[in-house]
Amino acid sequence: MTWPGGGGNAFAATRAGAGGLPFAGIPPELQDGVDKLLATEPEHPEPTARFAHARKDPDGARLSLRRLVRPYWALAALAGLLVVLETAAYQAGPALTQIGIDQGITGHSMTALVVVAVLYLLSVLVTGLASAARVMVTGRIAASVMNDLRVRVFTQLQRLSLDFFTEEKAGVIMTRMTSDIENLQQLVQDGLVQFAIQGLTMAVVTVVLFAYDVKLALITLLLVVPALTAASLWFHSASSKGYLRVRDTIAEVLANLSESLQGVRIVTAHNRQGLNIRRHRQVTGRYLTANVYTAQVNSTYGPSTQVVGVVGQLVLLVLGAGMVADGELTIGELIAFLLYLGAFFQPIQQLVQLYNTYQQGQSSVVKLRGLLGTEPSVPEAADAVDLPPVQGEITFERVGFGYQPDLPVIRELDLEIARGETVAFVGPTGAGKSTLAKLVTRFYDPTQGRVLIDGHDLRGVGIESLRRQLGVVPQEPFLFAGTLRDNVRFALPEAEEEQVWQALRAVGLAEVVERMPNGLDTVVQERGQSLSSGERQLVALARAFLAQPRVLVLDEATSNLDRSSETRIEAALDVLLQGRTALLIAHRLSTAMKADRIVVVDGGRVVETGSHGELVAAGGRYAEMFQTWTDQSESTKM
Ligand SMILES: Nc1ncnc2c1ncn2[C@@H]1O[C@H](COP(=O)(O)OP(=O)(O)OP(=O)(O)O)[C@@H](O)[C@H]1O
Repeated sequence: MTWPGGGGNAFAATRAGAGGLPFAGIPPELQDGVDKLLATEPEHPEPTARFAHARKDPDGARLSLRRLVRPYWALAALAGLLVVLETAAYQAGPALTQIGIDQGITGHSMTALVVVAVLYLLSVLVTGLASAARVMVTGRIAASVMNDLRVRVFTQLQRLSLDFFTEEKAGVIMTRMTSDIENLQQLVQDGLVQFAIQGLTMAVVTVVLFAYDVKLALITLLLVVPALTAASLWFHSASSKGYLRVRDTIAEVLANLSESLQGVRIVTAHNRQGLNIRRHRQVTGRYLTANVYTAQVNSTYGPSTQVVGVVGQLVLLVLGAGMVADGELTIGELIAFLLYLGAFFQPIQQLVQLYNTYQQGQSSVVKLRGLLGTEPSVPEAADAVDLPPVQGEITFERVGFGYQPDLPVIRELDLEIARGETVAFVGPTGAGKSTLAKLVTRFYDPTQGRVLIDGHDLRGVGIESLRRQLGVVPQEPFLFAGTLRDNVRFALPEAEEEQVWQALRAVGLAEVVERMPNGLDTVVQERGQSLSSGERQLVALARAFLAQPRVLVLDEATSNLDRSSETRIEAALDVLLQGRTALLIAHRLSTAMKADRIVVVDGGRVVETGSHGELVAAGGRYAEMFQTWTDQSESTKM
């Protein structure tokens, strides 16, 4: 196997680091073994999945097991045939026993005994083979169905708008992808087939019982069916309640776990470990209670049906013995009857286990239906047109917006930003500055009024065509686990090596990268933890530079950097903002001062607008902020 040479993948990078530090690479003596193992790995061709905002999930809120299995109907039909074969072959046992006893033993026929023995062997063989084939077929169906479902859930998550991810806890979303899908896999692979087998067994056994003796069969059914029905109805209602609780509490456990992991640094810094453990114990405690309840329900239902079964068999034995004495029934028939009655009860015993699988699977279907049926709150219009190459004129037209309907964050805001202009938004915290930026990138749609770029209402343009021409540098740049190269060309994966260097040079990061032993192949750890905060910001700026957007939305980082990093970032910004329209959410007045125009936002409204000089001269809000800032700067200098 050949390794891609510097092709920008993380694995190549770790290989490249084999001779150096800190990654020691694969020890040479193990390399041969690793190569051999990799050579036997199946090749997975590059998937051809396409993404479109407007393409809904094919089933959405109508998701059901039937719809999931439908594409594999031929395999499912084969599994059905195998189930019939398996059940029929297995249920031949008691009938063969009866023939063996009546004709072989009572009738003193060696031939009959041998024939029955051979047939018995054959039935066992057929049962075994059919069962093996059935497990293989259902395993394949389940694996394929789950793979389809995983891709669909992931695709839906890519479609959904930001509000979904703000409202839904990450841990709960993870539950949909992990335990909910796994529950369904269990149900498709084993649960449904077992239901079919057990149901078929009960039907076959009932018919056979009647064929043997109508009177005895009627007595049996009258004796056991009412008791069983009552117990099963209770089980159904108690169990459904229990499983819903189990599903809700496991989601809570995972959500709590994921939040604690994500916030581990803050937890450590604020000594919250003890409190965190107590919180976690509360949620795991609720999960425990839910599980104990379902265990109690199961432990009541299982043994009580067993008792009904044994009582039924006892009564039959007494009645049957009388019938054998009267010559109404042969001894072989009575034994077969008793064996079949055992077979009738076996599925009911299994039902407890099956019902667990079924309940878990069904509640997972309900949860997944909710997820797949959710419509993005920022939809792609049916008649959306691609935004033509952007000139960069942005208009807010009587815009109103609130994250919650009754809590407006932006109120009747009018603003014109000219092409190529750099506008800095300043104002107190919570004024709505970032929200304005989110409306331009269409992370949210305004609840009133319109946001336009070059005269196009953003609601009517193709989301992809809009975002392709927009650059966003968030307050906290997010870097992905992978190489520096991949992180820089995140918005333009096909970018050439030279373009990456050009972007790094533009933001003044090229020298730093050149000094790194692995250069562009340096592996950045998850969320860029292995880089300094200033370097992360520069990588984010390089990313935006590489994509060459026409409009740039930049949320200035609030984190305090040392003077030299700040100077580097300011210089990088100068290069980045040249020739493009820029919305700058400025947390430092030194940044705002350099903008063509400053917009002071407060309470979701524009309260002042003008250049730095104009606003200082006007003596309003900005002048006040500027005065405070200069006073502070003076005092820190002293
Ligand atoms: N996802 C959200 N859900 C609900 N409310 C939100 C959400 N995001 C922001 N808000 C609220 O909207 C208001 C405006 O927030 P925004 O982030 O726009 O302020 P900002 O002016 O950018 O503040 P800062 O200078 O602190 O970044 C705040 O009161 C905030 O609490």
